[in-house]
Amino acid sequence: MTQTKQVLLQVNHVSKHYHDGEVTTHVLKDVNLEVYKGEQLAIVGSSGSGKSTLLHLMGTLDTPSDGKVLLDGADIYQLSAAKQAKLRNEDLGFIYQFHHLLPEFSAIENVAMPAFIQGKDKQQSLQNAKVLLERVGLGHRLQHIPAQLSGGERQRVAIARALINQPKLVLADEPTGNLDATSGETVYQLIRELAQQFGTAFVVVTHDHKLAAKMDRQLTMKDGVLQVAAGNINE
Ligand SMILES: Nc1ncnc2c1ncn2[C@@H]1O[C@H](COP(=O)(O)OP(=O)(O)OP(=O)(O)O)[C@@H](O)[C@H]1O
Repeated sequence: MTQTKQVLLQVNHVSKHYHDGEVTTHVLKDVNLEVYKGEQLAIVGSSGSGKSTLLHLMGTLDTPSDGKVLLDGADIYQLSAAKQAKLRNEDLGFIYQFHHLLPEFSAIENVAMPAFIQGKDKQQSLQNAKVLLERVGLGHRLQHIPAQLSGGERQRVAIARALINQPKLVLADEPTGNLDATSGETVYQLIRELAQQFGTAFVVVTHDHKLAAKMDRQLTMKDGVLQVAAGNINE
């Protein structure tokens, strides 16, 4: 990145462990990370290394055993449950491998749902959802429910939904996990274009090394320790 980097999210000395009787499992070990506004960051690493746990901790979906996570300088784990819910709805977007779309609602309603929850005008929200779905190439599938969509189409609905409230940060867990190479490339193009258009930062956990290599930065998780990978293109 050529412009001055502005820190959006800070992970400060975060550890996560589980106790089960006499056994303690150390899943994250003193992780430190800064995510910059508008950047695309990939986190790679072998299965069980702690990637998803870190992603959850960045999004208030878990609680650190030690350390802090700051969004715009505010400790997200010091917020009340209601304020955390507001933050998840307004400042964060989530994309999961299995989408978590609401099965009984149409594509356009699924995308508009976070805006409805925020109390935004219904017609305006549906209009915004329509524009986003057109943007991801699904203008012809607005009224289809998830069961009437392909896996890649559902993934694109989930991406549109993650962006409806113009979040500061999108947290994506294996966004190309179930997609073929072409659909995976489409997902990447969307992340790139939408990051540029909305200034959204993306943190993407992935086993897809082709996707990871295209991001601004790539970090590797190994046994709960976050390492800087070789070949970062913009540092
Ligand atoms: N409740 C728990 N108790 C004990 N260990 C746990 C618990 N939850 C998760 N773990 C362990 O934490 C480790 C990290 O899990 P995580 O899902 O973060 O890995 P990951 O790097 O995302 O893996 P994958 O690529 O397979 O999704 C795993 O070894 C898992 O067994």
